[in-house]
Amino acid sequence: MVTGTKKEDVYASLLLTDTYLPGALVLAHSLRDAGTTKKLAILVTPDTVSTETVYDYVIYVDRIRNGKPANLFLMNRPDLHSAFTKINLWKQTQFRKIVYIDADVVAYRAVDELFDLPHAFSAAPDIGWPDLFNTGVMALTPNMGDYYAMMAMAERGISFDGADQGLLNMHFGNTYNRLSFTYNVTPSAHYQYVPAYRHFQGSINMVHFIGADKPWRQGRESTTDAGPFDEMTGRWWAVYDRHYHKEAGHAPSIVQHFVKGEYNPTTRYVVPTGEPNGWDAQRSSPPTDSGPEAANFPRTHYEMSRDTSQFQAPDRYPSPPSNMWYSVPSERDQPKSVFPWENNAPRPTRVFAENPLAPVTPAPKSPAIRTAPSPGGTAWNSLNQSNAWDEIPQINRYVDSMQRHRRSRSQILAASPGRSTSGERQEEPSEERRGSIKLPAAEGVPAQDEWDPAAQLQKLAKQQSEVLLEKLGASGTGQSQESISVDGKEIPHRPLPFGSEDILAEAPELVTGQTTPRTVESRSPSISTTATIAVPSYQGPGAMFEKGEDYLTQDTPAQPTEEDLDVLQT
Ligand SMILES: O=c1ccn([C@@H]2O[C@H](COP(=O)(O)OP(=O)(O)O[C@H]3O[C@H](CO)[C@@H](O)[C@H](O)[C@H]3O)[C@@H](O)[C@H]2O)c(=O)[nH]1
Ligand SMILES: [Mn+2]
Repeated sequence: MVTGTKKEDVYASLLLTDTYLPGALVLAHSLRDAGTTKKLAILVTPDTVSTETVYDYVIYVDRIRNGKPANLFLMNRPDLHSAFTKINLWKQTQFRKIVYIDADVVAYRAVDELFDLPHAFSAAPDIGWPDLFNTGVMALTPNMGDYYAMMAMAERGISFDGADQGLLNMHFGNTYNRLSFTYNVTPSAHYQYVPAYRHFQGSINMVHFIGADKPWRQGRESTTDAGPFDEMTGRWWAVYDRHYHKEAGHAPSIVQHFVKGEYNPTTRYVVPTGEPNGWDAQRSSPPTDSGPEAANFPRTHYEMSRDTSQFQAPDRYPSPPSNMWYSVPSERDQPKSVFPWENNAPRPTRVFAENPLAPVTPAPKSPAIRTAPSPGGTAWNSLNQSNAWDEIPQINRYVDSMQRHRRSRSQILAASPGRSTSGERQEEPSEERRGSIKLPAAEGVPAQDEWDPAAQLQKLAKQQSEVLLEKLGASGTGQSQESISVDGKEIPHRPLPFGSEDILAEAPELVTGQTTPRTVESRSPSISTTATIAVPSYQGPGAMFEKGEDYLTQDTPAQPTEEDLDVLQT
């Protein structure tokens, strides 16, 4: 094919499957019939069977399959999984220039002038996105640079449509020479621009039947009404009929096989005379002299060997290949580390005790408070009598205002009606109440300034313990220092738990963050000495609770009752 130093020009097409054979043959004939002076080549993948010899060169190439065909489904053309095979064109450096034409193209005339283009790569606009070029017709100069670059893309599946058109447009970008649309007219059944077609139809060079519906798949009956699309499809059928019409007699059956409406098995067998339309399966049983069904299918016949001579072993068998070996990795070969922490692993810091019963070292007591030992030295006094909320300012303010309120009320009672002594405006009693306020001093009630609440509380506590002791003594059982008994049941004297005689209390974590250790004392110093009276616990916000302070306005939701659950579950 290469003569001397001068490289040849060639038209090339591609055949990936037999199903495109009618297209490839019609294309070749259309160029030949139009009088091309150039040779025709077809790239064929080895698994494609072609008995046709219309092409001058049949070049077997490797199929290039897209391993990532997801984008093909975007255009509903999964059948184009091997369209990357087109890249093999750039490897055909035995040719000077190639005018590549898809197998679904019919040439109206020979376009030999494309071989005279000075550009390395030319293509016509795509009708779906005219800034792109269509890869059905291309004039290209084979070279290994483009080939390797595009092969690298193909191996990675780089193509926005999953096929060659996406890949080639990504590779060449805008660096292509734009051909006239007349070299690659792509009609559709819904063609709209009839005026343009009418105006330019005389200059059409080639028509390309893009999409899944090819003329040979549709059958000639699909084109009935006149219009641009049918006219162009008609041109394809004209070439087909010129070379392969069944009545032409020389049609290879394989071509007809892939053309809808052309393949008719009954034509191969005797049709009874007098029945011009052949056997009608809807009206009569099969003719008695007809062949069996599927008799025209290719048959392969294998025969048993009839050789009766004994098997003779050859003198020597070929030695196994010497350049095939596998190096067993040595055991010391560690797999290469992948992650940084494989080499720079931090030392583990968490430690587990081997013996779970081992004594635990006491944690340092940070802001611990030693309870002030009371002079009496009883265990009770050593207990922490403060509350966690004693230092919360809101609570203290609440207590203060409560006391102030009480004080002012008693002042109203004591002083003359109207203004309080402090001059602050207080709750003014009504006229009726004013009368009732003037009460005589109650008998036995000490004056306000004589009243010492701490002393009174101590007295009360003493009374209470005396009552208890009396009650215990009345039961009559041996009352000793060790144990006492109530109602016949002995109450043993119980020492405080070991270690609690000298108990250390943790300072409460205060909201204010105050960590100053403080000795446990009640607010009133006089009470702290008695230590038998518990400081009343805080009861929550009351009437005097300050405005703006947060407190719960709703109860914590209770667990749903059984009944509630029944309702929720239905
Ligand atoms: O089963 C197949 C499929 C494709 N081909 C060959 O591959 C070419 C491209 O397939 P085709 O069906 O013609 O694709 P189009 O419908 O024309 O779709 C567009 O998109 C394709 C994928 O990008 C490009 O190859 C086309 O040039 C472009 O017109 C065909 O012409 C044939 O040469 C086969 O031989 N057998
Ligand atoms: Mn095509």
